Amino acid sequence: MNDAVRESEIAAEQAYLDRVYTRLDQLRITAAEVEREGYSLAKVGNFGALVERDAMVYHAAKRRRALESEHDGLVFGRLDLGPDGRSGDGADAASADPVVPGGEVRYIGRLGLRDETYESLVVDWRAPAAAPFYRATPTDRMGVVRRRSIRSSNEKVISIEDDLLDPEAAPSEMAVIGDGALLANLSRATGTGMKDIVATIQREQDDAIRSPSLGVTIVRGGPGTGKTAVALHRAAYLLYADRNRYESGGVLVVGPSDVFVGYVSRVLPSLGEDTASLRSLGQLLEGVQGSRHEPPEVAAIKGSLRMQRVLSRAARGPVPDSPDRLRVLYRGELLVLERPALDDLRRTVLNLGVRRNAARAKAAGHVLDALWRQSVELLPSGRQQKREEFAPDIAERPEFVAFMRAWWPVLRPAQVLGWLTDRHRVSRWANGVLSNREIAVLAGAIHPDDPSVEDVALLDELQELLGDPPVRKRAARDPFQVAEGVREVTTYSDRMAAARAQAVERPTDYRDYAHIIVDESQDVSPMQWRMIGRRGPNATWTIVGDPAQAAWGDAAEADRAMDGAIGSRRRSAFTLTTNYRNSAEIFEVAARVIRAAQPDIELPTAVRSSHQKPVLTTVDAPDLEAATRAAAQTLLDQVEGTVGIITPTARRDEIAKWVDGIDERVQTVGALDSKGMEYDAVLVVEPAQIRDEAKTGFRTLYVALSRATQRLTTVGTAPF
Ligand SMILES: Nc1ncnc2c1ncn2[C@@H]1O[C@H](COP(=O)(O)OP(=O)(O)OP(=O)(O)O)[C@@H](O)[C@H]1O
Repeated sequence: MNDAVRESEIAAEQAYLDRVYTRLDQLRITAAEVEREGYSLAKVGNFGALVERDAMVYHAAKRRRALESEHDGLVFGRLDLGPDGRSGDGADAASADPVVPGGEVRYIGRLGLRDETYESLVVDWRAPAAAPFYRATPTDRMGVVRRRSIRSSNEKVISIEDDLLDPEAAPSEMAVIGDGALLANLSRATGTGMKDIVATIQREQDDAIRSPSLGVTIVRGGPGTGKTAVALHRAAYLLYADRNRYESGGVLVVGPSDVFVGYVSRVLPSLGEDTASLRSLGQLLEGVQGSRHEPPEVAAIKGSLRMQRVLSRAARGPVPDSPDRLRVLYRGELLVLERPALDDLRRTVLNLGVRRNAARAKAAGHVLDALWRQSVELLPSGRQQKREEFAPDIAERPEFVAFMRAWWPVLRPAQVLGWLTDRHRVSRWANGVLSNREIAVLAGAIHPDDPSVEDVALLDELQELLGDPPVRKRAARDPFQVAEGVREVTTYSDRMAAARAQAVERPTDYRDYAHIIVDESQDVSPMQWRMIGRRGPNATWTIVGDPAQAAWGDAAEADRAMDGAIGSRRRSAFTLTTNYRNSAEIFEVAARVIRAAQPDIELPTAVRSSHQKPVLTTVDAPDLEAATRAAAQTLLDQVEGTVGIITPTARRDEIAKWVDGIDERVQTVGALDSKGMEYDAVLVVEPAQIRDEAKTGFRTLYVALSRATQRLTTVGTAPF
């Protein structure tokens, strides 16, 4: 392909892009005008006009934000369709001359745009008319003759890459440029965050992204097969395909760690979606932040379904050190409730099915009942009172109020978790559930002021068991009050922000998402499945993972818990088979580790060769620190992008100090936190230790070794 042809094709696409950007500017101006017009409607003052104004301002502002955020790389694809691929009504055909006689040209982009005469300029990538861009293959062409990927930056076309799907239908003047878009895209360096793959989604990925939203979509695939990318693009697709349902109900994306959430957090905004909630497993419970991981033995206990029994007993038990008797002097008689009677009352109240914190008034009522019955037995009939008179009299006494506060206080989840620091209590609650060793380990691993990721699921379970205390109803919120406080709303942008916040506002502990996407699902422990399940009693689901990367030891127990969370909804399963991340040389090293444990495992195919062999080194223990620093420096010199240093989980902080300040392109993570991450170069420190850290350590090592796109080095004091 000569350069002149390439240049002239680029120039033609540039001319089209110029039209698109001119139109985009016009639309942005119009959207801003509509917002302003909406504001002026407020002056009319009647209620209907105000509602109309809100809707107008909200939609116009949303459209304007989309138009602004989708600016770069707005158009990334073009389809040249033959006569058999034309849409019947031509609604999606661009007003560009077809190269294929009788055919149609269609441009694909991050959002849909039409020109003044309502002709299509760009088709939204999620629209059915864009599907052939992702799904057409030489054997199933879907009417596509040539598929073109257009790469641009700052409104300038940089390169184009073509796939010719139907050579016979291509007229002789049709130019075909490049080696295909995918490989060109994969060879580029990684930035600090994940890129969206919207321009090069592959067919098997597209099947999962566009699968119907009903029920549960399960996506499996080995390292680097694009599971995370698929999960995020699916969130964007669902919001497009059924915006009413998913924007109002909400889409929750759950990832394994804070590092991971930081890594992928730009993808959805880059796709024009900022309404999905992205949370790590340590961030799911409002007001709690769990960042550190427990050592494997503790994680195995805290994640097990058996904790449900232990916590339920704790949450129903007597408050430690609470009074074990109530004494009230009434009309000269001493009324006394001893421990056994109080325990009976507590059980009776909890058996009513009301949660503990919501049952305080009921509990007080039962205690008063019991006291009153005693008074009736003890006092001569002339001095007895009716229940209605007796109760208020006693209920207001300071000793009764003080007793209730101590005997039935409002309990916070962290407080009840804190009770588990006492081994004797844990022995009682875990009797017949945990072994003696497990009891000792658990009691030694409770630090309520510094919750771990694993603790968050326990706190959430306790929150569910204890419930919220009854609250007084808050006055309805004034929609024109700005979120942070009582500020008079005067400016146009204040009004816009208020209207927008109202339209998508959800309580911070929202628990009824319309769709939940779980990434790295193989690592979700049973207790974490329960926590996630509570956020979507009516949700549809997308569950993405790779069993071969699982750190959770008891797969059957985790499956049971997952079944409990998603219920009996219909499931459809997809498998991804190509590893787009690793070079073939790097994946070979990772594959060797997993095959040693699971010889029959089916692994994805790595499509790219970097011709760079991984460097695997063994050093003496005293030299490890210097060798780590030297290897990190070499990798920094070799790649332009990020360098990940992956350590045994327990040694992360120690090893991070060795390379402190070396370069801001370096990120040091414990092996468990490397899940889902990707770096241009990876240095795995002490691989044998990562493998031996836990029963499932070989899987964690497999994860660590499959994080690099270009270079992999290992340094350790033992071979692996
Ligand atoms: N169709 C595609 N076009 C371009 N890049 C792709 C495509 N699919 C995946 N990739 C890239 O491959 C890399 C791996 O993708 P991703 O992280 O989603 O894989 P994964 O299956 O979640 O991996 P793991 O299980 O190892 O965490 C990412 O850099 C992603 O951008």
